[in-house]
Amino acid sequence: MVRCWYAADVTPERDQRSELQLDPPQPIDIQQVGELTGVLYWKIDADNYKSEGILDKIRKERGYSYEDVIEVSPDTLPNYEQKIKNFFEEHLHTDEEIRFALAGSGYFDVRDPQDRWIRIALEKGDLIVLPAGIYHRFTLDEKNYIKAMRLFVGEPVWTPYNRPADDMEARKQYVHKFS
Ligand SMILES: CSCCC(=O)C(=O)O
Ligand SMILES: [Fe+2]
Repeated sequence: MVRCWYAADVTPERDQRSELQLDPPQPIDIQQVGELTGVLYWKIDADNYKSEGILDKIRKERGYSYEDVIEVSPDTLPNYEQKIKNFFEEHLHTDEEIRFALAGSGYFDVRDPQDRWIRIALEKGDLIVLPAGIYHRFTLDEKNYIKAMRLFVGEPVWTPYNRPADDMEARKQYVHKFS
């Protein structure tokens, strides 16, 4: 199962790529994360997802018509350093952010209703959907590599709106559902 926990703050001694566990650690299951934040989660066979059928079913049910693959590593991602910085600035989108890990791993951090960070350790075979309007951020972990499928409804819009973006319609609608 995908591991999730409440995350400590980044400090000069504790890099964003470390686990950022609290002391004592405060784990939470993905199901509870979903209830608190609206994040959706599926486990998929990343080596056989075409024949397995789960991804196709999700795609049809949720209208995901677009897909591409992003490989986050210094050699494969143009403008790597800047993108790594941008991914980790707290932000929201006006649409869902859908990521399916094909290889490697990384951390998605999402805010809970009390504005605490929950860290979701995405690994090969994990598919998550972050709802429109949720404040979140992404970082690689210490292994420094992820390859992920990005899905979207229609033409993709990746624009991040950095916090504060509380007056945005997507944010207001999100807060109305989860607070
Ligand atoms: C796991 S995919 C890399 C991160 C990303 O695409 C994003 O944060 O938008
Ligand atoms: Fe994002």
